[in-house]
Amino acid sequence: MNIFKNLLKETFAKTKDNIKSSIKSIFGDTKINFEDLEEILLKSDFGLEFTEQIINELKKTSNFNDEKDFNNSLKYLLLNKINKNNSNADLDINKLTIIQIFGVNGSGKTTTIGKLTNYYISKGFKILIASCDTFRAAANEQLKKWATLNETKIIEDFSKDPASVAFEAVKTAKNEKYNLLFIDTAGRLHTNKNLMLELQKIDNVITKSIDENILKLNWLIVDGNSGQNANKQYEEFSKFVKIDGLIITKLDGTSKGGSVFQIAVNNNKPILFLGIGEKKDNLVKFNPEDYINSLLE
Ligand SMILES: Nc1nc2c(ncn2[C@@H]2O[C@H](COP(=O)(O)OP(=O)(O)OP(=O)(O)O)[C@@H](O)[C@H]2O)c(=O)[nH]1
Repeated sequence: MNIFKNLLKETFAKTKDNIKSSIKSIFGDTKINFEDLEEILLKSDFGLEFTEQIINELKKTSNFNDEKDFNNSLKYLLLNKINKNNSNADLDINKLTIIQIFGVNGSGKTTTIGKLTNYYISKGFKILIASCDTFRAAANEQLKKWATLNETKIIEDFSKDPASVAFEAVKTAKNEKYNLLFIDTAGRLHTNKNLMLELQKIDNVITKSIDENILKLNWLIVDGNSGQNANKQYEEFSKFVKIDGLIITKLDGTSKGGSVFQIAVNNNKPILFLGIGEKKDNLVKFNPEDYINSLLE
C-alpha cells in the first residue's frame, strides 16, 4: 500500500508543489489573497466551475490560523466533493467477469489492459484477452505483446467482425473456466456515430451470450491530459453503452493533477484506476483520500 501512496506522491509532485507555493503566497500577504491559488487550481486542471466553488467556499471561512489549517480546510472541501465509490474494481474471483474496454484513439486502452492483466493475475485470476480491434494489425500486435508478457491467452481473428470475435471469446471464457475476460476494442471518436453503433453491437452480443452468473462491466479509458474533453467523452460514450467505471491514464509527469478531480466530481463518476506510466505495474487503484493527500501533503 505504501508503494502505491509513494507512486501517487511522485506522480502528482508537480501539481502539489504548485498548490503549496500558492498557499504560501496567500499567507505571505498582509491580507488574504486567493488569486494565486485560483490561478494554480485552474492551471492544474481542476476546471473553472470547481475552482470557483472551492475558492468561494474557502473565502467563507476567512480566519485560518496558519498554512496547515488552510491546507486541512482545502483537503476537507475536495474530499467532500469527490465520489468515494470505487468498489467495482474488486472483482469476485468465483465467477466470470467480462470487462469491455473502450475509449478514444490512443487513450491507452491496450496498455491499460496489459497493466490490468498484471494486476488481477497478482490476485489469482485466470485471464483471457480478446482482440476486437480487427482493423489495425499494429493494435493487435501490441495486445499480443502484452499477452505474451503476462503469459495470457488471446483470442484474435482478422477475418471476422469485432462482435463475432467478442462472441467467440465469451464462449471460450465460459468453456475454459476463466475468471476474467478483457475485451479490447478499437479506438473511436465519440463523435463518430457509426463506430459508436459498432461498439453498441459488441456490447449487445456480449449481453445476449451471458447469464446472471456472469458479470459484465464496461470501463472507459480517458487520457488525463484531455481536460474538459474527458467529460465530453464520458457523456457521448454513455449515450451508446452503460459506463461502469473510468480509468484515467498518462498522469505521470503531469502538472495537471486536478484533472482527476474534475472528472471524478462531474456526474459522480466511479474512477477505478489511474495509469501512471507505460510499464506493467504503473497502475494504481484509485482511492480518493490518497489522491487528495498526494496533491496537498
Ligand atoms: N506515459 C504514459 N504513457 C501511456 C500510459 N498509458 C498508455 N500510454 C502510452 O500511450 C500510447 C497509446 O497507448 P495505447 O495503449 O496504444 O492506446 P490505445 O487506446 O490502445 O490506442 P488505439 O488502439 O490506437 O486507440 C502508447 O505509446 C502507450 O505506451 C500512461 O499511463 N502513461
